[in-house]
Formats: sequence, C-alpha cells, structure tokens
Amino acid sequence: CCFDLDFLTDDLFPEVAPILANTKTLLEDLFKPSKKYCVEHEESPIPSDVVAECIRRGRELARAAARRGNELVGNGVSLEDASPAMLHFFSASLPSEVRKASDTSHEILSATKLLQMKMSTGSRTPNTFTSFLEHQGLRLKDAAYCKSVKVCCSSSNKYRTIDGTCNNEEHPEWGRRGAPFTRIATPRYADGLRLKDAAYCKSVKVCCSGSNKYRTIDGTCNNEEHPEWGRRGAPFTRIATPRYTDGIYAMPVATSGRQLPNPRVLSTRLFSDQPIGSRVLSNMNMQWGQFITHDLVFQVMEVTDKGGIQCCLGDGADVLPSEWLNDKCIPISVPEDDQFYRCHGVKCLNFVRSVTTPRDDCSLGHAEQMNTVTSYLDGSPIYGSDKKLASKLRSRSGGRLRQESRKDCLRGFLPSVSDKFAVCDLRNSSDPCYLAGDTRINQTPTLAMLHTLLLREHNRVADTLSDLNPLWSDEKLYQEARRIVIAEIQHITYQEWLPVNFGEQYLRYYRISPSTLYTRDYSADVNPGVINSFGAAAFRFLHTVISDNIMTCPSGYNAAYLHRLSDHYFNPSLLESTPDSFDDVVRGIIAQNEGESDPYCSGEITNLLFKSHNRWGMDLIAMDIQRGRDHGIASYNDYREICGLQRARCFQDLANEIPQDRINALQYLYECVDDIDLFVGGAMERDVHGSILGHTLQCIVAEQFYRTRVGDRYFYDNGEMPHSFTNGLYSP
Ligand code: HEM
Ligand SMILES: [Ca+2]
Repeated sequence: CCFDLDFLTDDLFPEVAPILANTKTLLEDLFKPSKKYCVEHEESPIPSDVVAECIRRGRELARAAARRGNELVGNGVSLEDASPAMLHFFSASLPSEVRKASDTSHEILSATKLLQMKMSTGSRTPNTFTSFLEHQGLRLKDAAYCKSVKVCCSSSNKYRTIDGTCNNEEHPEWGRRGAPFTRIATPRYADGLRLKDAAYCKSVKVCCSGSNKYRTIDGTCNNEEHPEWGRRGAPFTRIATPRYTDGIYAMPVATSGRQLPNPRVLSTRLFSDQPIGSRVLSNMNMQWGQFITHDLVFQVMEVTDKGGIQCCLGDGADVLPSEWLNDKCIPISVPEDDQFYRCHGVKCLNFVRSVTTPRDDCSLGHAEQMNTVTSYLDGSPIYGSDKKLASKLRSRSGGRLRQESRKDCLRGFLPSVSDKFAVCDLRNSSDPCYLAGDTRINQTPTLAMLHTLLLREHNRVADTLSDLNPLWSDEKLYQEARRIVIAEIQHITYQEWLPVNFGEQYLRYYRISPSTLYTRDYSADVNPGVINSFGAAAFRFLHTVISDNIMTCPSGYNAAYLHRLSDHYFNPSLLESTPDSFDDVVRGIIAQNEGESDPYCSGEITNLLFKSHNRWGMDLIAMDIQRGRDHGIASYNDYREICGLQRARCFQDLANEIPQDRINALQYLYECVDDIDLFVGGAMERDVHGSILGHTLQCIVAEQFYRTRVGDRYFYDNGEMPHSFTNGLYSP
C-alpha cells in the first residue's frame, strides 16, 4: 500500500494551475520526483508528511503564480488609469495585511487542491473529499485542543511574571508554565491538517484590554468569548455549502458539466432597462442602503504588487490570450449580438476574483472571501476600519474629524486624498476627490454627499459635547461623538430604513423589530460576521433601485435638474460647483423617487458603469452574477430549501414564488432548475407583502440584520451594560 508523490506530475498541473501550465519552465522545479510515503489503508487519516509535502508544494505553486502576475504587469499587461476596469478596483493597492492573508490563503488552497488530487486517487471522489476534510478539521477543532493561546500583558513589565508569560513581547506565550514542549523534528502523528507553522499561517489571536467602554476601530473585542468575530479582515461566514466545481475554488459549472449561462446574457435578458420609479421611496432610501452596505461589507479584488489586474485586451475586443492571462481573471465575455456592446466592438468585460483569506484556524479547505471592513454597523465608512486610517481622519482637537472649509460655504467638506488622479476620474486638478473611512467614497456624488453629512454630524456632536464638558480630552470627545453617531446610524437603519423596505410584519417575524425601550437582546453566541450570500448576492438586489439620474433642486424647490449618473462616477465635483451645489444635491435626492425594486435596471449601471471618458462601461448586474459564482454561492434552489421553501424539482415548481413569464425566461436560459444563480432566482421572485424583496432574498437579508444587531455587544439600545447609554442623555 505504498504510493508516491509522483502524482504531482506534469499532467496534473493544468488542474491545479491551468494558467501556469502554459509557462512550464516555472513549474519544472516544483514537481521533481519525491520520496515515497506509506499509508496503511485508504480510510486512515492523512499522513502528516503527505500534508506537509502538499503544503510545501502548494506554497511554491501559489508563489509562482504571484510572481507570474507581477511579471505580466512588468511586461505591460496592465490597466489604463481611470478606465472603467481600473476604477472598479477603487484603489490600485491593498493594505499589506490584506495582501499577506490573500497570499497565504492561495498557498492553502493550492495545498488543499494537491491533497484532493492525492486522496481522489483512491475511493474518494473530489466531492466527498471536502466533507472528509471537514470531518478531519472538526476532529481537530474540538475541545481545548485547538483554542489558540491568548496572553495579555500589561505595559509595566520591569519584573518577570510568575508564570513566565510576557517575557518575549512578540510571543508572550513562549516559555510560560503549561507551554507545550517544542519539537525539532516533525512528529509522527497522522493529524497534521492544520498549518501549525507559526510563521506560515497564524491562527488569529486577539488581545483585548480591560477597559472596553468604546468599540475598537477594527471590530475586535466586541464579543468577549470570540474577540475576532466581526473584525476587519474576517472571512465571510457561510450558511450553505459552497458551490465550487472542485469543492475548493474552481468556478462553478452547470449540473450537466457545461458552462453556466453567460452573466451578460442573463443581465440583458432578465434585467432590461425600463425606467419605472418607486411610488413611495425617495432616492435617499437607495443612498442610505448603499451607505450601510459599505458599513457592513467590502470584498476587494485581487491585485498584483503593481496594481490592478488586466483580463481583456485594452479596448475590450477580446479576452487576453492565455499566456498573458493572470490566474485570478474571470472576465465576462460578451456575445456577438449584444445590443449595446456590439456597437463598440466590446467582447470582454474585465473581472477579477475576490481576495480570499485563511480560515481563523488556518485549516485546509474551500475558499473563503475576506471582508475588509468591520462587519458591525459601526460607522466604519466614516471612521475607518483600521487604526492607521482612523487616526489620519482625525483632527486631534476637540474630538473632531478633519474637514476642509470652502470659500462662501458655511459647513465643511471631507478632506482630500493625496493621490487624486489615481482614485478619481477628474477633469481638472481643482476637482474634489475625497478621503473617508472607505475607499468607495467617490463612486457617486450622492454617496459622497451622505458621507459629508455624517462627517458634519460627528463634528456637530463633538462641538456640543465639548461645550457641555469643557474638561473632556480630544480622545473622550471623539469616542463619545463617535458612539452617538453610530447610535444614530443604527437607529435610522433599524427604526426607519428596515421597516420601510422590508415590512414591519416581517421584522417582527424575524425578531428584528425596532423598539423604543432598552433591550436585552445581545447574545454572545451570535456571530455578527457578514454572510457571504448577503454581500455577494441578496443585498445586491437593491442595485435594481438605482435611478438613471441624480437630481438637484435649488432652494425653494422651484426647479429640478437631472444629471446622468454615468457622467459623474468617481467625480464628486457636482457637490462643489457653486456654494449652493451641496444643498441642491441634498434637496434633489430627497425630492426624487428611487427606481422600483423589480428586475429592471438602468442602462447607466448595466452598460455604462464607471464609463469615465469612454463610450462604454461595465455591467453591474453581470458582475453581481459573476461575483456570486466567484464566491461559490450555493444555488437558488439550495437557498429555497434553507429558507423554508420546497426544493424545486422542475421549473414549474417555482410557480408559487415566480411569475410564469419569468419562469419561462429562466427555463430558456438555464439548462436545469438546480443551476439557477441565487441572485437571479431571488430577483425573479414576487415581493412578499410589505417588502421590496421576495421570500428567499428577504430571508437572507433578515438573517443578516438579526446577526448584525443581536451579535453586537455595543448595539445602541442594549441596556444594563457598562457601556449602555444612560437614560435621557439629551433631556433638558
Ligand atoms: C449608484 C449606486 C451604486 C453603484 C454605482 C454600485 C456599484 C457597486 C459595485 C461596482 C460593486 C462591486 C461589484 C463587484 O465587484 O462585485 C458593488 C457591490 C455591492 N453593492 Fe452596490 N452600487 C450602488 C448602490 C448599491 C445599493 C443601493 C446597494 C444596497 C442597498 C448596494 C449593495 C451592494 C452590495 C451588497 C455589494 C457587495 C459589496 C461587497 O461585497 O464588497 N449597492 N456595488
Ligand atoms: Ca462596519
């Protein structure tokens, strides 16, 4: 029963690294014949040396892929500044911690893939492999065995501690009483599924200080048992098994093994452009929705060391040939007969995979995408999700945030970014381009407007507090003002925005109804992390309510001017063209109705997204569909079941939730009812009573907002906690 690692041979390269296989020289060194390993029988746990070897080779493979990506950019395969594809990256570089986590996760994914190929040579199929792996993982996760050691040290450290902790400042747990013996050789245990090598992938360790009246900036230490929950950089949580073709990371295919329907075709056939306005909801409702989205979730795309990744020829005429294609590319191809793009000769839309991250315990397994902002509804777009940025945004006096003044304007504006031309699409160097706690800030003028209102609100509250408490420090004023502004955001969201959009009755049903009293709903068992299918599918349905135009109204509302959305992406100068402009935008967004929430979508976002100076842009709906696949989001049918509906065995079984004409369209486009993407199937459902969503998307959205509230120890209406608001803070 001996086997060797020769299974890692040339013919398997294309499966692990299809793109690298084209440049074989890179791989020759990686897969030299290796020494022999033995296993006793097929069902025994995986021998640790095999795991170690797969990890080593996976690491090399992932590093070779990253090197190749950089070389491609060095050879000129790169995106033009201010092109639609480049603007979609929001920022050309990612923070180093995000890059590092992404690199490690690719090493883990490649190792998992190699291991899968090894294990599949016996009775185990690729599909049973991941559940097998999970079982191994579970075994390792139980009991005290896997709790990572957390040691907190106080700053005064003149003397040794009694138990040996805090001697080494980087590793305060080294040498402590109760430490495991160290090894100088690999143990002969058959359990090595976790990547224990500290330098390679550290299980997440978070240290919390005792004083915790205020939230941390990065979301850590909210949950005292699991201080890592909800933090910036956490993996998204899943409520369904992912739909990857190989169970690990490969893009999903149809049940038949053929390609799933083309996302652009689904977008044009099912989400056509019909300007129907909502009868009740204003455009501010849309804007608030996007703002809280940015508070809860930000999945970023992979980049190279040198910037964004190019997947299509510069003019979109085709996909790049495979020898120039980065392995993180998943471009959307455009069919020849596309009504819009064919006029511009476009056959390829740039699209890149989301950054993945290791699981908190570094275990092997399928891909998890990273949320680069805090999962809590905590004003992170205003304050930032990391300490460095948060600090850059503060004025360091009176608890205020930095703001800039403008001639003839009473109120302040957001500060300016230093690299304006890199992140905005500007016509003149005097055009504004703002810095805030979130890099998506400049996407539209109305988003920047809401950010500005909240910045002004923070400074207004800080000034009021400072008048009332002249002895408070800058830090105290900042934290107290931040606490109040976060409470306002939570209150508006739960008390007003959710009921108006999703129906009071349903909020009661899902136990997230607003309340005017203190609550004691906090539950330390609820993980507030963002559910992958919420960000990558369900909440994106609200893209259908975006209007074609931004409206501005002069004071007195005696006129209304419309500005095409596609002329204003990444250029917020509409807010500053005259001293009255900002207020005109505020009046306009309140007076204008948002789009109806139905599967009709503005061409401004399905043909012209981030168009800048070009004649064509990207398609947001095609992106939403492709993103769901990139994240391995389970199918619509799986989610029907999870949300309590009958699983459909044929298209006609959808009739209770989806109107007949849409069933016909789905049947025309998809081969099998099990293939329907969650975003698409969910969007086709009839609204449930009082909501703008159908049953399945509503169920995911409601689950998320339940977790966001009940899993947040600092939620503003929690009573009887050390950090709770006192009653009547503002009473005279
Ligand atoms: C003019 C308005 C808007 C524009 C231009 C816009 C554009 C975008 C873009 C470009 C993405 C990233 C797509 C990707 O790479 O996968 C995105 C993601 C998303 N959008 Fe919007 N959006 C807008 C409004 C909204 C609104 C109103 C909502 C919901 C209320 C929303 C919810 C989302 C969600 C949940 C994501 C995923 C976020 C993430 O995972 O990072 N968006 N949007
Ligand atoms: Ca947040």
